[in-house]
Amino acid sequence: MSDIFAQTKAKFHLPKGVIYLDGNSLGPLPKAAMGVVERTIQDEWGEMLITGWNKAGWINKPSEIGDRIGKLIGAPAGSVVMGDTLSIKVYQALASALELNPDRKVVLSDKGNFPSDLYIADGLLKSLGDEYELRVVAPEEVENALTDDVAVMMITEVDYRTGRKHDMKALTEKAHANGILTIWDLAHSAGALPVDLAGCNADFAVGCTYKYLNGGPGAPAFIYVADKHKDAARPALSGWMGHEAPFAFDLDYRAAPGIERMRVGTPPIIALSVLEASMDIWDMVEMNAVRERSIELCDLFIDEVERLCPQLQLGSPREGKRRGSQVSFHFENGYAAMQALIANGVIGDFRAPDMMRFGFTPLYVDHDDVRGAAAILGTIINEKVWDDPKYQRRSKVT
Ligand SMILES: Cc1ncc(COP(=O)(O)O)c(C=O)c1O
Ligand SMILES: Nc1c(O)cccc1C(=O)C[C@H](N)C(=O)O
Repeated sequence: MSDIFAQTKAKFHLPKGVIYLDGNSLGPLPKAAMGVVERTIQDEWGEMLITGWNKAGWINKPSEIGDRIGKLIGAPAGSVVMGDTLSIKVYQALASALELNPDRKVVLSDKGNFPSDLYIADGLLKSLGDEYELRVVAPEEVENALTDDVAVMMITEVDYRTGRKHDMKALTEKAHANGILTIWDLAHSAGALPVDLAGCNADFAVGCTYKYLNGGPGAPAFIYVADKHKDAARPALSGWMGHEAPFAFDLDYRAAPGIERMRVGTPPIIALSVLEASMDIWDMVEMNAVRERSIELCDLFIDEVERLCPQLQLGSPREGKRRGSQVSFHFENGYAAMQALIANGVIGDFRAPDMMRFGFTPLYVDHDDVRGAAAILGTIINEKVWDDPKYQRRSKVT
């Protein structure tokens, strides 16, 4: 095992006897987070009370942490800010982008997008009026659908179910050539693979921090706005924290210069402190090394599963560079098989209708984990362990 990844693995709390292959949905707890949260609560909130906004620098945390995340996604300092949920950031980016392209009324997305993004777009377009259209095509048709009536292309780079990865540079280039602005949802990219927002000339990007960035359940989202739009984009969610002078308490709204205008309300300081602990681990590694290792782990898992369980059908691209950091297999009894797998210490998840999904996160998953998980999966499938009524019962969250 490469030394640096042994060191990063030691920085996470992983329950004994568990192989965790669901960091693409919720990353594990960085051990240091407990101390950081305790300090934030006791030393800052406890001792400083409201003076913590200045004394502990709480007010600047959304931009400071945004800059740290920016380093992982090819975004220059001052172009990323934290806050709210990803669904809200999708709304904000889309509303701003549409206003920057006012003569066109079509939003293009694809069927591989996460439903929340499509729901948010649908809701926003209904508020804007009947002339707006949400056009949703098959992922492989996006390129040809970049026609000159489209205002904004809004897609998720890595498909949450299959792991299929879009070509950000090529699609952004073609979109721009046709007068279209781009919004990239990086939920399954940030911390999963190298992203070069500035190099690709992306207009807007959004993402969450509870997956590969290990910020914990409900951790705040981020938004990126390209330099060229930063002072022009009007934040549709024009809350006081995005005002140029929040503490002047003026009754009229004037957007802050730059990325700060994308802030909405009071930032979640305790949640942001967890992210600081997590970003300290990210500082230890190079994204290209993470990517190389992630492809290695995914390839090994595919080889092992195909050898042990020929009944399962690969649902992800076979070629590493066409995937994110996850692998899915189709299996008609996938839900029950996943429940049986979890009961036997391997945590992945299930996505309807039949996908068993596994995330590979080099910061804390190694080759032994991959071999171990595949062996347990082999037993579950070949001995039909899943064929037990207790594994059929559906929970609210799958
Ligand atoms: C691609 C994508 N977009 C949006 C969301 C919604 O994020 P949130 O629940 O944080 O609003 C998720 C995950 O839940 C996602 O995977
Ligand atoms: N955000 C989630 C949650 O609050 C509960 C359970 C799962 C999630 C997820 O993030 C799901 C995830 N976006 C997915 O790719 O399926």
